[in-house]
Parts: sequence; structure tokens; C-alpha cells
Amino acid sequence: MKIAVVGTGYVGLVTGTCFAETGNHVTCIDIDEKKVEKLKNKVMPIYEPGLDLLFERNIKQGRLEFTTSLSEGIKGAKIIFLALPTPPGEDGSADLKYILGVANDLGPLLEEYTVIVDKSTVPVGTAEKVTANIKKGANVDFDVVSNPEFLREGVALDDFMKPDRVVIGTSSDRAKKIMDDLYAPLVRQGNPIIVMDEKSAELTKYAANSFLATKITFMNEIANMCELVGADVDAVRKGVGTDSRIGKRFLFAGIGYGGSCFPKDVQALAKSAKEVNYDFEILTAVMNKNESQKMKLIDRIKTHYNGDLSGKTFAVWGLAFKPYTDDIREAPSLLNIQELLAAGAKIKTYDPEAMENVKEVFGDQIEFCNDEYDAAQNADALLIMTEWPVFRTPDFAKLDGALKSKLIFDGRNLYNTETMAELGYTYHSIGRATING
Ligand SMILES: NC(=O)C1=CN([C@@H]2O[C@H](COP(=O)(O)OP(=O)(O)OC[C@H]3O[C@@H](n4cnc5c(N)ncnc54)[C@H](O)[C@@H]3O)[C@@H](O)[C@H]2O)C=CC1
Ligand SMILES: O=C(O)[C@H]1O[C@H](OP(=O)(O)OP(=O)(O)OC[C@H]2O[C@@H](n3ccc(=O)[nH]c3=O)[C@H](O)[C@@H]2O)[C@H](O)[C@@H](O)[C@@H]1O
Repeated sequence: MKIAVVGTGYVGLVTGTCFAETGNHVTCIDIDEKKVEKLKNKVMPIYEPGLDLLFERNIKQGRLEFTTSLSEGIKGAKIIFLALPTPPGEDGSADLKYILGVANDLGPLLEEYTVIVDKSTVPVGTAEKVTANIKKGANVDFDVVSNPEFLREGVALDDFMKPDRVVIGTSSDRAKKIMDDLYAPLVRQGNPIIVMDEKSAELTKYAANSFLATKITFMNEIANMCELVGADVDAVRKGVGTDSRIGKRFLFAGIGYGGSCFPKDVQALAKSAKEVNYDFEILTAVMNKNESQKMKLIDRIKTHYNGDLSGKTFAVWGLAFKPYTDDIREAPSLLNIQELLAAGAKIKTYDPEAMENVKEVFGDQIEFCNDEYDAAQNADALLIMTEWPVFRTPDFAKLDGALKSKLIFDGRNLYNTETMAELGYTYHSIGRATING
């Protein structure tokens, strides 16, 4: 089948590459000329494990192409995916200008019946708006389908190729059949394609992300309680997570959720609720609590140094909002570094993938190091922001030799508290007893 994907961000590239891998001919379209030039030269602009291999193979086999031209890119396409940004507008609602702009342009370009798919995360009612915009210029039949994406960065290929479920929002049997055929190779293992109306599909995406953000925030609250009453959040997590009604995943307390989607989608759902005069109070609490959670270690650091951080040097391990990605959008590390710099501290940092992106934010205000020990060299304390596997089992003898004092503020609970006590560290983590070495 011939497919077009408009937008070559994270979702566009994964969608395009994976559908090429399942035997379709895919053209990816982006207005960013530099990016398209890179893609044409087989340079993958994002770090996502495994994606580059599939990307190269499918380009080589002539199934994956790139262009800046919408009219060329969509020629002959039976399905056009819109994988465009939906960033928060000034009032927090999803800004639809990219999607609706492309919808406007598409109408006159359609030459035969086409399925246009909203792959982006969009508020309820967007499929209707996209339909209206295309209709203004179209001379052929078309259907607009809502097909939200549930992939996680870092494990995007697995999530896309073996999805728990595929949600298709459409009221057209013709479009449903085409989407079923496209997804058939991905749901062969028995996971369902769930067909529903467009509005329910649009809301499903926000419900999923907001529920997961709430689940994490709830555990962060439990962690804060643990600290006050002397309980251990790891034990509580295991205790509740084994109840299959609750489930083991997304129960890890930390320094707040980040990334390009949870923060914006929780905010957008709260805003959508307001528009229909509904006060979705839980979401307001989740957003507020997540902001304060991001500051948690900073408060501890300030208390430890009696408020005076001037001249102190902090090693920061991890910058990406989570491991296996170079994405730093809404990463808690950025806020933490900003606060430490504002308090007069110096930062030495290492991240396996995200340093180039962070250089664009902080430039030479912070020092980028070759590895985790280099970052720790002569630092007064270590701050852990991302749970990259390489940070989980450090050579503590080497670390002891590098740090000025055995002091760790761990936002990801990487180490066993008993081990840290044995090693003589002062160890602050989330929802567990502080070890005073
Ligand atoms: N990043 C993720 O892990 C996930 C994102 N989503 C949703 O998918 C959507 C896209 O997200 P990302 O891929 O992260 O976005 P992104 O911001 O990384 O990329 C969007 C791309 O669209 C391009 N673009 C903008 N206007 C264009 C136009 N008129 N024509 C062609 N290309 C244009 C940009 O140049 C950019 O390359 C968002 O709604 C997001 O919420 C959903 C699931 C996962
Ligand atoms: O809409 C999206 O863009 C995507 O958003 C999230 O995926 P992603 O942002 O890639 O990453 P997650 O693994 O969900 O992590 C998000 C944040 O929550 C934090 N988190 C996650 C899990 C946990 O137990 N605790 C926790 O603090 C992570 O550190 C990270 O900052 C969802 O998991 C995807 O299903 C969804 O498609």
C-alpha cells in the first residue's frame, strides 16, 4: 500500500519506518528542509534504539522516501498520516494550527478517495475540524480517522510493532477496512484493534496519558508520606503493584514526570474539561504536585548546605527525561540545573545521549564530561536525574575517589539504602530513609 506521513518528528519517523518495514511504500513529508536533507542522506535525526537499522534497510529497499513537498509526497497515497506537533497554546489547550493548516492544504491536492489519519494527540472534535477544512477544497471522497499513538520513547519500536492495542476512531466502514489491512501485520499476536467513534478515540489518548501521569503522581505522594512516617516506597510499591487491579508498571516514584507528552496532555485535558464547564480537579492537583516533585531534591540540597550553594560543584548524572532517549523536553534535569546555577553552584554533567541537546539550552554555563566519573571528579555531591543503566552499578571505589565527599541525591532510587549505608555514603533518595554516612 502507498502511504504518506506528514511530519517527521518522533511519531512520524517511527510510523513511517515501521509501516515501510511491514511492506508498504512510505513517503515522509516535512517542511523542515534541513531535516529532510539529512533524512535523504540516511541520517537519523533522533536517538531511538533500533530505529536506525530499520530506517536504513527500508531506504535501501526503496520503501521509505522523504520530501518537503506535500503535493509530491501524497501522490498515490491511500492513507495520509498527520504526525504533526500539537504543542500547548498560551492557554494550555492543544494548538491545532499545524494540523488544521495541513488539512487546509490537503483538500485541493486529493485526487482519489483517501483516508486521512490524525496520528497526533488531538482534543475531542479535531477529526470534525480536519474534515471541515479538507472539505473546503476537496473534489473527491475522503474519510478522517482518529488513530492515536501510544508508543513510548526509548522502546518505540516494540510499542509500535507489538502494540497492546490499536485504537481506530471512525464511523466509515470503508476507512475501517483500509486501517484493518494496514495494521493486520502488527496485531497478529492477538492484541486487539479497537474500533470506536472519532471522539472516543481522541479522548482515549488523553485519558491514557492523564491516567498514567496520575498513577505516577499518586506514587510520588505515597513516597512523600513514606518519608514522613518512616516507611519505604519500594516496599509499598511491591505491596500494591502485585494486586493485578493496580498493576506493577508506572508505580516508580521519582522527581516528577517529564517528556513531550504527559505534561502537555494533562494540561490539555484539563483545559478541554474547562471548555465544557467541567472542573477536572484531579488533573489540577496532578499538575501542581508534579511541579513541586521536580523541586524535591533541590529543597533537600538547600537544607543540607543551610541554603548556601555558592561555590559548590554538583555532578549531574543523566539529562534526558528518561533513559534510552536524547529527548530533554520537560526533563526534570533542566529545572534542577537551572535552580542550582541560580543559587551560585557549578555543574558538571554526563548523559549517554542527551548532552548535545542540553548544550543548546545551557551552552558553556555547565561543563559536559566524557563519562560519569569525569563528571564526579572534584564535585561536592552527586545528583542523579535519569536512570540510565550505566549509572545503576557504578564502581563505587572509583566514584569515592572522584567525589570530594560521599554525598548523593538520587532522584531515581537507583541504589539499595543498606548498601549505601555500608559504603558510608550520605544518601538521599525518594520515599526512603535518608542514610547519614
Ligand atoms: N513523541 C512521542 O513519544 C509521542 C508523541 N505523540 C503525539 O504525536 C504528535 C507529534 O509528536 P512528535 O513526533 O513528538 O512531534 P515533533 O515536534 O517531534 O515533530 C513534528 C514534526 O512536524 C513537522 N512539521 C511542522 N509543521 C509541518 C507541516 N506543515 N508540514 C510538514 N511537517 C511539519 C516539524 O518540522 C517536525 O519535524 C504530537 O501530537 C504528540 O503529542 C503521541 C505519542 C508519542
Ligand atoms: O503520548 C506520548 O507521547 C507518550 O507518553 C508516554 O511515553 P513517554 O513520554 O515516551 O515516556 P514514559 O515512559 O511514559 O515516561 C514519562 C515520564 O514519566 C516518568 N515515570 C514513568 C514511569 C514511572 O513509574 N515513574 C515515572 O516517574 C518518566 O521518568 C518520564 O519522565 C506514554 O507512556 C506513551 O504511552 C505515550 O504514547
